[in-house]
Amino acid sequence: MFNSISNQASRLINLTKNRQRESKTKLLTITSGKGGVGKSTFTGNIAYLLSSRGFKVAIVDADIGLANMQVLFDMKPRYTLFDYIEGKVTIDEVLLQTAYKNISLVAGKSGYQYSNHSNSFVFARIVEDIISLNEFDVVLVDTGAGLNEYVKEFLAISDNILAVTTTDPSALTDLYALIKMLSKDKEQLMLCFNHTKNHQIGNTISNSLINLAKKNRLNDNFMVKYIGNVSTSANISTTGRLRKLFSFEFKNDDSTKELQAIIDTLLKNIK
Ligand SMILES: Nc1ncnc2c1ncn2[C@@H]1O[C@H](COP(=O)(O)OP(=O)(O)OP(=O)(O)O)[C@@H](O)[C@H]1O
Repeated sequence: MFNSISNQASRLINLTKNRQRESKTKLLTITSGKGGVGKSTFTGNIAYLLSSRGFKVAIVDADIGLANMQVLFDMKPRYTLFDYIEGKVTIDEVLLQTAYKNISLVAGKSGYQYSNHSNSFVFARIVEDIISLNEFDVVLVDTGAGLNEYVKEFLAISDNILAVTTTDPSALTDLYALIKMLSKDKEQLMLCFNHTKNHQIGNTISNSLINLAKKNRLNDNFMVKYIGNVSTSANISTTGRLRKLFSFEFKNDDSTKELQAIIDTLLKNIK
């Protein structure tokens, strides 16, 4: 899977795994094959719901397509992930306190030219550095959509990967490409559906993907674990537009309850 990443990045993968064993901080990487499926909305709201359960959370916005997290948290970041990677600021300076208690954000930057810098820097190093602080309970990494080398870097260092998808055929095709890649050297992928009417639909589609993986003889030891769905909700799109978190504004909304159920399962599965 990661043949193409540098030796430097491979060393980082091992180092990050050791750090995770030593630190209280759990790493969860949230990804999607296709763009626009709700990955950033999930990341921001999972962060809030975890913080409301008493966890201290850091979010790393590793999306260089559209760095949405600062919009969702209504922030104008002074520094971004890339200022840290380029050595301009310290880890404390790049971890920005959000308006929500116990949530810090490392902001991303839209349109960063990864390929111009990919030989000089290992971007995922920031995750290892946050884990080493031993200050947060959870680090959530929001990767960009797709499977480019930059996204692969952040997937490579994580044993806890959550994919967000819709039931749209193109989203499912991209998801299967992700499953195929991860099955080579990961143990599991957690999967949740956005914009689906009920839990059963997600379950049925997950089972079809698992059967397809079996038919295509993907690694038997790799598990796809369906952990829940969120329905389409006007409250989600409205709060997103207003730069607010739906789970904070609408604590008793069905979609908040659906996301709470996802977090219950997530916490049981996270390593
Ligand atoms: N369940 C939902 N119901 C209604 N609107 C939603 C839902 N989930 C997400 N949205 C809206 O869909 C839009 C896209 O969501 P979001 O930005 O989270 O997607 P993304 O996968 O992170 O996109 P990108 O690939 O651009 O980073 C946003 O306007 C968001 O408010």
